[in-house]
Amino acid sequence: MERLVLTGGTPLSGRVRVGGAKNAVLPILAACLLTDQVCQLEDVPRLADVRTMLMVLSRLGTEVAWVGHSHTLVVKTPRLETGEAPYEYVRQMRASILVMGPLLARLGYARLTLPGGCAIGSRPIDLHLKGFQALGAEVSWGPGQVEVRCQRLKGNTVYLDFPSVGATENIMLAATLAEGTTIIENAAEEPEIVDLALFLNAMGARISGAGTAVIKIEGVSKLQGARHTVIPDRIEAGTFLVAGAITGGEITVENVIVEHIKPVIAKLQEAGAEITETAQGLQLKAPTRIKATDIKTLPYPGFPTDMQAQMMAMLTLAEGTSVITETVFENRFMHVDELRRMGADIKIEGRTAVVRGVEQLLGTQVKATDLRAGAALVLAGLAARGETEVIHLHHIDRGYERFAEKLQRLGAKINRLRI
Ligand SMILES: CC(=O)N[C@H]1[C@@H](OP(=O)(O)OP(=O)(O)OC[C@H]2O[C@@H](n3ccc(=O)[nH]c3=O)[C@H](O)[C@@H]2O)O[C@H](CO)[C@@H](O)[C@@H]1O
Ligand SMILES: C=C(OP(=O)(O)O)C(=O)O
Repeated sequence: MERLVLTGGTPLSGRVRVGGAKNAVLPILAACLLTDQVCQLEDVPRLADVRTMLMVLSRLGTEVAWVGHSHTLVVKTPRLETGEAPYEYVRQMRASILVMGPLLARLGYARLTLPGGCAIGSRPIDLHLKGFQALGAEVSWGPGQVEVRCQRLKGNTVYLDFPSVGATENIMLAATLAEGTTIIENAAEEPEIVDLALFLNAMGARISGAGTAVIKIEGVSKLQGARHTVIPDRIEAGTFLVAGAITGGEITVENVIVEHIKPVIAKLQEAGAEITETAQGLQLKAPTRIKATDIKTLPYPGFPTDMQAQMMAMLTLAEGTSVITETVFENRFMHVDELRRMGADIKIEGRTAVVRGVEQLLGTQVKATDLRAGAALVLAGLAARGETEVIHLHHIDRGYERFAEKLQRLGAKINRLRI
């Protein structure tokens, strides 16, 4: 087992480059299943989740090759060998559910063992299935598994009860090869949806409206290979900005699409940080003391749930009381107990956390319970007095490439050690 050992108290300074977005590349990799031709992806982050997705694709018949040690990935699926995604990977990563749409569209069936709940909530897939059914698929259930089947999908209008990111992506993926036109209403508007649509259109799909609540997909009979550069990871960018703010530092985050992280910038500014857009990237200058601010997570363009834990870590040290409301996932406060162990004063009332700022956090042993909870604990450790040890790093590795090294280069006293 590995652990991160941090000594808090050093203000971070310097520049850090953000990689390609995990949540953009995972659906894009699923999209590669829709063609038998070569797809080349640039700025693919080398993350555990990407490796898991590549294992899933390999089992389905994809040939995968990284170009040297770069972030360029070449994939080709001459033939789909099976419509069954292996449980050993599906249970590790919920996004593997995104192969369902492409398998259904290209092969006519997909069978998946259900990933089940995870730390942040139960995460059902009813909206994905509702979408496939609207396109003519038959859904059948076995013990712990679901199968979707259809000869040729037919375009239809699908209204999503909630703008689910994954359901929007899965339906979009399936509808590209359907007969006729599909309209997704109340679609998710996240930047990762736009990136997926750009890639699919480069493959020959006919998608319009991505990034708005109504997406139109005119089905085509075949898709070809394409080349695409993945958008920068807005959550990694936000995490580093918080790292700068929580340590009283001054840093520049490179490779950021400012538009994508406006809600995070707005909250950091409310907390007293000075943020300037420069030619190099986003420059953050921390305030002398963080100010309390309220946060409510919402679908894009609202405040991202994937930044809630990191912001909470920062607000534990604010002057005053902050109220954080989580509306996207029902159980995304797993970091609270661990932050409390570091001296944070947080009360949970249903979906709301009341965070009373304290003067100081104290380093201790903590464990990552999920990806962003893990990031939040590292951030807290960077600001805490004394030594913090974070364990269960596999959660952090899902979504941050060389996290400790990048923080080290900003001056953080952090080391990854084997226990
Ligand atoms: C790989 C990826 O891109 N992951 C992101 C994606 O997850 P994911 O695509 O799983 O998130 P969704 O937008 O689908 O989920 C949002 C909410 O809708 C519910 N829901 C979803 C589908 C469904 O069929 N039924 C249902 O009830 C979920 O339980 C959750 O409460 O968007 C989330 C919300 O921005 C982010 O936190 C995740 O980082
Ligand atoms: C919740 C997240 O990812 P996933 O949907 O892959 O679990 C995340 O990136 O914070």
